[in-house]
Amino acid sequence: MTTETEKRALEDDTVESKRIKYDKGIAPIKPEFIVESPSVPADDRYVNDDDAEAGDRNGEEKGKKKKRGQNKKRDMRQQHEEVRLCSSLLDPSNPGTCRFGPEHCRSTHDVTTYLAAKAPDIDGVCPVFKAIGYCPAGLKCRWLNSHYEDGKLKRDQSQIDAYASSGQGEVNKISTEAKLALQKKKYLFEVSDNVIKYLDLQVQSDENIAKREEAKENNASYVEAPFKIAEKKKLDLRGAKIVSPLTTVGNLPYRRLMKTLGADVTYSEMALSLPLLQATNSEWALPKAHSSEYPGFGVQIATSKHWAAAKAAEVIYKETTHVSELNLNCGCPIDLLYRQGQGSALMEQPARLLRILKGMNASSGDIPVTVKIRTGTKDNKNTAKSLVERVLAENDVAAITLHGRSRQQRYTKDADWEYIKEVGAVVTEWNNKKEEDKESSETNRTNFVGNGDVFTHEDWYNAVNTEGVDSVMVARGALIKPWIFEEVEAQQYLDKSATERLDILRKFADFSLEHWGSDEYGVGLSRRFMCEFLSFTHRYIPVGILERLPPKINQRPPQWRGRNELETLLGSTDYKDWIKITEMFYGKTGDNFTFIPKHKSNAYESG
Ligand SMILES: Cc1cc2nc3c(=O)[nH]c(=O)nc-3n(C[C@H](O)[C@H](O)[C@H](O)COP(=O)(O)O)c2cc1C
Repeated sequence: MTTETEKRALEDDTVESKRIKYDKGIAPIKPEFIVESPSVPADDRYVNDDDAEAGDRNGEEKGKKKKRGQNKKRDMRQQHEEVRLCSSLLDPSNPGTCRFGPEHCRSTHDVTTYLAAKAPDIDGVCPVFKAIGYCPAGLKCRWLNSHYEDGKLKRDQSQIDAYASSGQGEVNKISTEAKLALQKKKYLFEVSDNVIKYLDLQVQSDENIAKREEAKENNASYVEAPFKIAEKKKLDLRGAKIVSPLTTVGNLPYRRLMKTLGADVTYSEMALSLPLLQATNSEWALPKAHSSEYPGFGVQIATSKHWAAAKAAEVIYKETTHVSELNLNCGCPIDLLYRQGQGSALMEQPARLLRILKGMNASSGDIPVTVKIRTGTKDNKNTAKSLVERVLAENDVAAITLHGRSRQQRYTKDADWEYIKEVGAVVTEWNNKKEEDKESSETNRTNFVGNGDVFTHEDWYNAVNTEGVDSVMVARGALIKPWIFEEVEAQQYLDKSATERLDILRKFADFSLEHWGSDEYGVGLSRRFMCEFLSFTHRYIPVGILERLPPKINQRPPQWRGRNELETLLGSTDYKDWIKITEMFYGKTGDNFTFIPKHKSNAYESG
């Protein structure tokens, strides 16, 4: 028989084990919001951030088994309409010239046939027409009837004027001439060719010297560089609210949204140096920004070669107009890039990394160069500190960002802010030394930015107030809770209602259509990228239904219901619900839409 005392001890044990379970990462949902019999198995509810970070660039990982439910081959290109209209006829009352000629053109020149086959209009007013006063998608617009009357496309001149005078728009588009010159290998690399020659000479002399230490001592004997490093634009990140570079999800409409929600600094998705130099359209889409992002917009590149880095830096400097910093990715963990010596692999090859930074610095004109690193590549073997010492001594970088995790650890453990602080002390010491050496400390002080696990205003202030840290980059926190910087500003939790959260998504929808277009293809892309965004936003647990605060980014909830239907829907882990949410903005999903979620075994099939 169990005695009363033993029984109580047993109960206490159960309570204790529940408490420990909470500590181990279960979000403390108020009991009345917990769904008693979960309809979705836990494994299918949780998103794996490693998969998400890889975006669509993750190749097959050698020797690694596919994780349960992980979709590796995601071809996310959206389908075009079955009957396509020639783009010369987008505005039939003002036709353009078809470069193939109507007989050879693969798209139809018959407007009546096109309109008869076209999917029915989406309800409401075209968001692009509303924003800019006309719709570049013309007859292809899915909201056509809102700006088409008596066979004519409408123009709202006062809105067109207002938009023009606002100075808004997209920037950093490479010119057709530059693109062609790159593709034909005729582009003139006036600066970087010299820089590369100089760096190559240095490599040769490095190779002739057996020991690296000797090479360092001999540094002074190197010939003067045959070029001058331009004076750089100033970069001051102190206290700035920074959104991390984010492959796939950190697209232009998302970043534009984040600017409206208080972000000061945003970064492009990681662009690879080689496709930039081959001038592929998809890679050159990445440095594009919305005018509201500048100043404060950084372009991030990944590379493994100093020559490619130098050339990419020169093209970015010459062909873009709105870039505040050029950031080198030395943190990307994904296998494909790592095996090619890019991303975090550079942390294992400091000499190569330094050469790349030198090449970028000398070729990027007045754009300052910055670098994003991890603690190291292996667990329990931090190398960032010694690397930072070398980077500071041998290069002029305007900022160093440290993500407090190793490549090996991925997202499994918390970011190591103690180590971030240690590295911050190295940068502070360097800046102090410079201040003593020079009259003005402001000219080229190196900013130090911490990164990892910031999810609340409290995390943000703790991070920013860490000694040696100038500011902090927020990645998943700004995806799961896009209003995080409003909370930082208010210094309190904001219990956003489901309707307010839907308004944020509506803004994203409007921006996405302005960016990708309001035709079938643009709507498909916009819907797809909203699904990617929802794969993060659904993880937000409203503070009002949490038993205790603070919420933690790595905590996982039991299945919960919201305070109303919309809140439950917004928290759904089922990607079919994400698609349902997109229908509120982009109309009913058609047969042409493809979405393959990263973590579920089935692709979306319409119908
Ligand atoms: C979906 C996703 C995409 C990412 N893409 C990039 C990238 O392109 N470049 C980069 O330097 N880091 C990238 N990261 C890493 C983040 O910038 C950041 O370093 C990391 O998530 C840690 O910050 P957090 O704890 O605030 O999420 C990505 C992370 C995620 C989750």
